[in-house]
Amino acid sequence: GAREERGAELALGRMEAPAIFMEAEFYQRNFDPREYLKEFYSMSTSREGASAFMMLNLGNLRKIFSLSEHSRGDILIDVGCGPTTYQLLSNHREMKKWLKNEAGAFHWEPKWAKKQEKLRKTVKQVLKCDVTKANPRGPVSLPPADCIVSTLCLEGACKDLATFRSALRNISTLLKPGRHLVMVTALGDTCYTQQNSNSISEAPEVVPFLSLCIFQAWAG
Ligand SMILES: C[S@@+](CC[C@H](N)C(=O)[O-])C[C@H]1O[C@@H](n2cnc3c(N)ncnc32)[C@H](O)[C@@H]1O
Repeated sequence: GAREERGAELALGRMEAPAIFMEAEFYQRNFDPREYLKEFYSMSTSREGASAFMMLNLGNLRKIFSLSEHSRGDILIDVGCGPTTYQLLSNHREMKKWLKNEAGAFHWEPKWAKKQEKLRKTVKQVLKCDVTKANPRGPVSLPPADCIVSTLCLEGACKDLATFRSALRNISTLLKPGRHLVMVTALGDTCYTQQNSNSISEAPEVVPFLSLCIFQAWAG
């Protein structure tokens, strides 16, 4: 996909994929929500790969949410929402800026204006969470979710398969029993990068595991 292409471009042109997985503190220091938005969500023609990747994700999310009654309900939790709003239409600061419609908030496509207004009214809370913790939401109590969506988060937050599996268990505690977790993930990436900052590693070990999960789901 687009991120894989960028990974290749990265390896060739700019930075090598990091040899070791960067831990959470590195992520927190180096993830720049504004740069991330510019790099991957500007929808500019110079970033065709990124736009195509987002359009593909949007199309798939729309299909999932329109097909499955199990993804309907009152409460949706977006885990690792970051600064993006496409999956709901968040990083806290960028999401909060956007929620308040503040000057300087990232400009999503004008044709989404109506949807954006609706979403501003729908989002109830933006909270810190850590998927590596048994209780990812910390001390805040939340009603159990009818659906969880998590896009491009776990592969960057988890250094290996064991952490990835436990993160899945951790976030599933936020979900009502029998309800669905909808994930968008980038199979095959080892890192992604933002302009003017270090590359952020992703866990390659996770790929065979996810491929197997997808295969099992496919095969029923
Ligand atoms: C690549 S961004 C994805 C943002 C957005 N969901 C998207 O689809 O573009 C990864 C997100 O995971 C979050 N993240 C990283 N480590 C995390 C952790 N341990 N627990 C929860 N979120 C984490 C980061 O803050 C960042 O917002």
